Amino acid sequence: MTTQQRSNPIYKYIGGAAAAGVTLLAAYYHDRAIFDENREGIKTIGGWPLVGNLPLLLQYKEKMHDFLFESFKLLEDRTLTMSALGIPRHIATVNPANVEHVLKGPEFHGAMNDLFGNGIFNANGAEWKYQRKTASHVFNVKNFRDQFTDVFVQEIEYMSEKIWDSALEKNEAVDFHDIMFKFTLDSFILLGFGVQLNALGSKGKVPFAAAFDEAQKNTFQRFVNPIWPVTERIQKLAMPWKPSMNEHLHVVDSFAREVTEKRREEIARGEEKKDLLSRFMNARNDKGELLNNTELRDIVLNFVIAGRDTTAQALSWTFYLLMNHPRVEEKLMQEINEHITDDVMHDSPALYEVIKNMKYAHAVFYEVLRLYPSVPLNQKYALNDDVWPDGTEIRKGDYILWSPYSQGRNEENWGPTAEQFRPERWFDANGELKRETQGQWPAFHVGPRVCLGQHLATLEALVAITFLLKRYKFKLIPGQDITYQVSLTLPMKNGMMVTVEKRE
Ligand code: HEM
Repeated sequence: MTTQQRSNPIYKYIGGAAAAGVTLLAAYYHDRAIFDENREGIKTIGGWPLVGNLPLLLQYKEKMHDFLFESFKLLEDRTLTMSALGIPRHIATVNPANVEHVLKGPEFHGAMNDLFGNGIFNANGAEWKYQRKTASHVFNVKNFRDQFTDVFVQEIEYMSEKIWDSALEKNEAVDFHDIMFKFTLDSFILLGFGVQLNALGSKGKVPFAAAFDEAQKNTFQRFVNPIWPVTERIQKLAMPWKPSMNEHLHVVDSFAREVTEKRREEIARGEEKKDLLSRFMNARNDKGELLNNTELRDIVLNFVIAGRDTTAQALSWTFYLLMNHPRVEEKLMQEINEHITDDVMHDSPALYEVIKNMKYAHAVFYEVLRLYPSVPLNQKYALNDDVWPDGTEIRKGDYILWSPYSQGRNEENWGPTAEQFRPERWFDANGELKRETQGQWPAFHVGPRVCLGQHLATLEALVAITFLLKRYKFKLIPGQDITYQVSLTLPMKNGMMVTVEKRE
């Protein structure tokens, strides 16, 4: 603006009116984002004029789960609301009755990404029902006992030899978190597609694993970034050498297609195969037709996506907590030594039966998922007005947020020891293992879309925990910053370096 313009009374008038307007708006929206309505009866953290909680959310974006947990504590309530400029109003709850109410209601999953295709995560209505039913036939006790346990044992033997025995011999520190990701990828690819990927045996990343990891990362970015088509185009221009999402998907799809074509030939020759892909080849879709290659790819890959990261993270947090709680580790060792003999370790169906009855090991795993749920935060969109069990009034269009991470640490839910790692809380007065209601412990979700793989994940985790603890003693290298990375799941941000000793 020139000096002449500045002294013009019209400009002065406009400037003054604008300033007065902003001041009035700031006075009206003194604690919340502009144009956001107040919500009577729901506690809120006071925000800044016009931008609401946006500065706080940005400040704590790397510690989002703890920020939420502390907010519930501060407000002394289990339901709260936040208002932040640019983000639709959210109502967050850690009240088990609310969580159960919300998640038992109708559920519609929006299309996440090309990586998921038309698999169960993106499916709704009849298509979802059919996929869920077909999968539940495959996830039966007989298959768990006679086949799945053996897949996990095979991979643990491979991991022991390639990683832990070698680290022992060379006295080398290892990133435990990274190894768990390789272990669960290898085991779910073997279980799902019936092929050995050997991520555990490779120094760098095998091409499928690299493409799969990048495609998953990209899926998360697309989930949190509404303008992803623009961002991805800019990235392509700025870094043309970096493979795009489509190129990653091509690697993943080619792998699935090649394995599927080969498997069809093997089955046609009369070979008997037990992986999920082969089992689904006999299944029919909702129109009564045999599944085509794309349908098979989507179904099997959805299981790999669902199970791989979640189980790897749960295993990593389990060992982190055990290394920091020698009392619990010792008690678990007693149970392992009582139940897991050399004979059992070489007889998978017997191992399955033994592990099923290891109560303390189950309690440890549930307790880990209470404090470090692999899906720490989740949200839904209210399709209609509603009233929650705690009286909170929900309006159509509200975003509902529930946080298994905050819920598990909340004292009103779990008593004064809520923040402590105490597997004993999972036993009743008669020493029997008690399973909490889904609302109280939503680690595996609640209601009709409850995790389809919860028993498989528990089996894989307990086989890995018992075998690894029986053979090795892990020690955390001191001075590391072990923390989570904010993501759709709960990975360790900086990994977890450990040393290993042979267990006497
Ligand atoms: C510790 C490990 C695991 C945890 C904590 C976990 C947790 C969850 C959660 C919270 C959901 C609901 C997600 C949502 O709808 O927003 C879910 C869904 C699902 N999970 Fe898991 N999961 C684990 C392992 C597995 C494994 C090993 C498999 C299978 C191989 C699996 C298969 C599925 C499937 C298919 C669904 C979608 C179910 C549906 O929409 O009907 N999960 N899981």
